[in-house]
Amino acid sequence: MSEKKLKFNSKAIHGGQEPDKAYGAVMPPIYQTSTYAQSTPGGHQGYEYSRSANPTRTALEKSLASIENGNYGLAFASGLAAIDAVIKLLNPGDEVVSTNDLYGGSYRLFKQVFEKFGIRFHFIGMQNVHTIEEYINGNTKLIWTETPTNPMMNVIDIRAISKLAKKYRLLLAVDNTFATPYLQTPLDLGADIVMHSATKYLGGHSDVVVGALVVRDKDLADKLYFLQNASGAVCGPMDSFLVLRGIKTLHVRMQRHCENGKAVAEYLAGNPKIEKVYWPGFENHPNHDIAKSQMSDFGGMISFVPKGSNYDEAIKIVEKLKLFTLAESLGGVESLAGHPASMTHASIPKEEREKSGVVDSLIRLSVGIEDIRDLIADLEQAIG
Ligand SMILES: C=C(NCc1c(COP(=O)(O)O)cnc(C)c1O)C(=O)O
Repeated sequence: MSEKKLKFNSKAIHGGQEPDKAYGAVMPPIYQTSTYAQSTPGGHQGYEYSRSANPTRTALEKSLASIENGNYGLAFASGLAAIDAVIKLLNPGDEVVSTNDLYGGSYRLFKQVFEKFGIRFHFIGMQNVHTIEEYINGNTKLIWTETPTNPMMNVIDIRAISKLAKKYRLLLAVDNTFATPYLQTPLDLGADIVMHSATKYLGGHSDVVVGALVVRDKDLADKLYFLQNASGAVCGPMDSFLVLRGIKTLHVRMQRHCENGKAVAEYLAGNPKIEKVYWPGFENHPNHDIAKSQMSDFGGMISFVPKGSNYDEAIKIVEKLKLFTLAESLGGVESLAGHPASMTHASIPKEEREKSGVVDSLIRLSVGIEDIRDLIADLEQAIG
């Protein structure tokens, strides 16, 4: 059967993979080498220097392309390094329309690094796709979005945005970190570029920092491969191996993340001490119908606001959690809790982050795959 015909659960294990040519190793060896012998200048076996290409990273890049239904995968030293490569496709004077609810580090990269080089960013709510068109002009080259967004869990209509991008001949890049291709495949919905912090669900065990891009178009891939080599922000063979191994169980882990996420979201929604819960699986989520149309389930990321809470009260709650670990990051097997205002989104000025709802009392959960009874009990003792 052609690999492209495999279902996701099989692609996660077999996608882009073949036994090692040397000894038939089922898992690709970790080619912990920086360089490769040449019989004569340029006389090599496909690899000459590991920044340019490494066999273990190639295996990961093929797996990434397979699970996102793309043709070309690229792996980087971190998610932000992957985003950096996308923005380096642009030139001074170009403009980007970006979701105003996004990872704090992405906002910082855009505002504090790339604005210096003459790239202009417009941060807007994208829940209603029609507002985007007002910000598109002759200099716009890229629409950047996440869905669900970090941390407000906004859902953005990839198909609708893709139609808009094509109308104005813009690139559409979707950060698919929160959903993963287990839940949604943006290239199938019209996106040009899919990006991941593979640090999260793809690696899945909080033991690696890696970024990923997947595209279908060869010219776009060639530009990104050029930038990957020329800027050099690549991941090493050991990190490539760890993410490749993580992807093999992505489907079973995501199934449990979704089950536990639903149960935690419903527990929080039923707790009288909670004012608001943000989770795309609720029928009263503003874009629940769009979520249902582009996601096969609703994931393990949840944000909530305790009733009558504030900055200090929210910190007290996350400090009291025992099974949920208070830490940056998300998407690992262990449940994590965070306080975006002081942690992941601290780099966004308060007045800016509050425009998208990231208030001082917001708490974000990455619901892991522990026993749900223990997770609920931990939340109960911390929230009361
Ligand atoms: C570390 C966290 N986020 C990283 C992240 C990134 C950056 O990925 P890094 O691998 O951390 O560089 C990009 N996009 C999204 C949606 C992300 O959540 C966090 O939200 O705790």
